[in-house]
Amino acid sequence: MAHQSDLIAENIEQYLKEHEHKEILRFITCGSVDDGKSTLIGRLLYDSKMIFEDQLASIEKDSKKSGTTGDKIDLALLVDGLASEREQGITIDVAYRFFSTDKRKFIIADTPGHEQYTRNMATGASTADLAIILIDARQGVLTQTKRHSYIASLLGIKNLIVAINKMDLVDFSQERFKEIKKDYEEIIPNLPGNADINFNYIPISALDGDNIVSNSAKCSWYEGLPLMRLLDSVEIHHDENDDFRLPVQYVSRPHLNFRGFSGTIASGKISVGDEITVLPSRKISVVKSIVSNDVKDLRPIGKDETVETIETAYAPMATTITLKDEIDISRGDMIVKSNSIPQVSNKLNVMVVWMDEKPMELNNSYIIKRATSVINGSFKAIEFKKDINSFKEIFTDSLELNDIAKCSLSVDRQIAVDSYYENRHTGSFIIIDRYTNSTVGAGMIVDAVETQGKDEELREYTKAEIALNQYIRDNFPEWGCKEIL
Ligand SMILES: Nc1nc2c(ncn2[C@@H]2O[C@H](COP(=O)(O)OP(=O)(O)OP(=O)(O)O)[C@@H](O)[C@H]2O)c(=O)[nH]1
Repeated sequence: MAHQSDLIAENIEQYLKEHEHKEILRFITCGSVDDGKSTLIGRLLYDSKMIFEDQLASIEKDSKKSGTTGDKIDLALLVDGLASEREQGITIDVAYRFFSTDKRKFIIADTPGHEQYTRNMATGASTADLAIILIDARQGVLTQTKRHSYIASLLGIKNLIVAINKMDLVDFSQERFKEIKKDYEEIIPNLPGNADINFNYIPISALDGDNIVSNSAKCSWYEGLPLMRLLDSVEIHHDENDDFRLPVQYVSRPHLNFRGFSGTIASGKISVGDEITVLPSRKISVVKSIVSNDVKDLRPIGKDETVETIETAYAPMATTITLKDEIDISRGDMIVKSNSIPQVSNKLNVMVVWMDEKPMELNNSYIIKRATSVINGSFKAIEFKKDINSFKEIFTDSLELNDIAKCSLSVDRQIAVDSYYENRHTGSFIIIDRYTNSTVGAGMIVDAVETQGKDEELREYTKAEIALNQYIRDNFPEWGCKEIL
């Protein structure tokens, strides 16, 4: 790879150390067909010198052969490798690409494919800090621009860079730039949560590299930062949620003297001695220890000296905690701190992005996977479906591929509920078809409808079922069987 820093040759250890501590910014690029998405990604990789020299030589040769970019290198060839993989039948929904500058490391979620664009984009955007919305300067704001901007803002992306590309084809006209910016500003009031979004507009030529690394002389009227410096400096809105949430992934019982609850901390921090509440049962206890090593490695007759403990654990650590009291906890439960208990409900208002050819049907039973909970659920009503081109709310009773709608969802057991806008990890879920086992949709929790204690829709268990449940819990605690009432 071309040298990106002299330090690599001079002092590799120092370089690695600096690199390790750089902040990471994740972003997606969105654009209609031919807006220049691949060229822009290629340009960012090229200008940040993240291209192997033999790769460069090969695309220089191919550029001359294909001749689509005159004597310039066709940087789109760098990322179009994906297309051939797709032709071979390898499904790649989202490819992640990396580059770095002196300040930050970047991960680009490259979301190819047009028919399934919403699906791919939703997948890439759900972890993104920023979206680059590409607009072809000749075409201006298109319906796709609105769709992409809507999805990006719906998914809670707080930084949108509107990159007006191919400025070389409109003579770097300030008038044209202003016109497109004005058209774009007109759609902003329709974007969810727009008051919290930071918008930046930048005129670029991905092909020639204008306003990418440095300000272009051809565009002296532009006073903002070039793209690379904007990416380096925009504020990253970290998940600022301090509420402790530990979705329990499994109950760890390596031997009789140890019972811990393992999972990846979704948000907040926890310390030994903190009072916790388990949801949905609302049982209370106190953290006895936090284990940092892999508890599966504990010796069979182990005692606590084999366990490495720490005082405090933070998101996004994978951890195991033990509690002072013997309480019933199983996979899918949520451990929270008693001073920040979320709502518990089995009825939720949600936004859904439907991703399947087969339409979503009301009252059909789907598998809902949220954090570590896997539960049955059905949609009871569609409040509205959003027409992303006109931003109008449409009334309907089924959802088609790529539809985005607000729905009410009932699940067959109570869960701890955080809104997606408060907690991206615990507030999002996927919808799985129980027969094909494929993911048919993604959802974001808007809010919960409180169902006071016992779930109205929970079925009544027979005495035999309760006895069987008791027997399993008494004799096979390692199965983590849930108590039924
Ligand atoms: N003149 C000019 N042409 C550009 C610019 N950026 C991209 N192009 C050209 O526009 C065409 C489409 O670019 P791509 O990068 O393949 O566009 P894309 O958005 O990735 O297209 P899809 O892969 O079909 O989604 C190519 O011929 C590029 O060379 C630019 O800034 N100026």
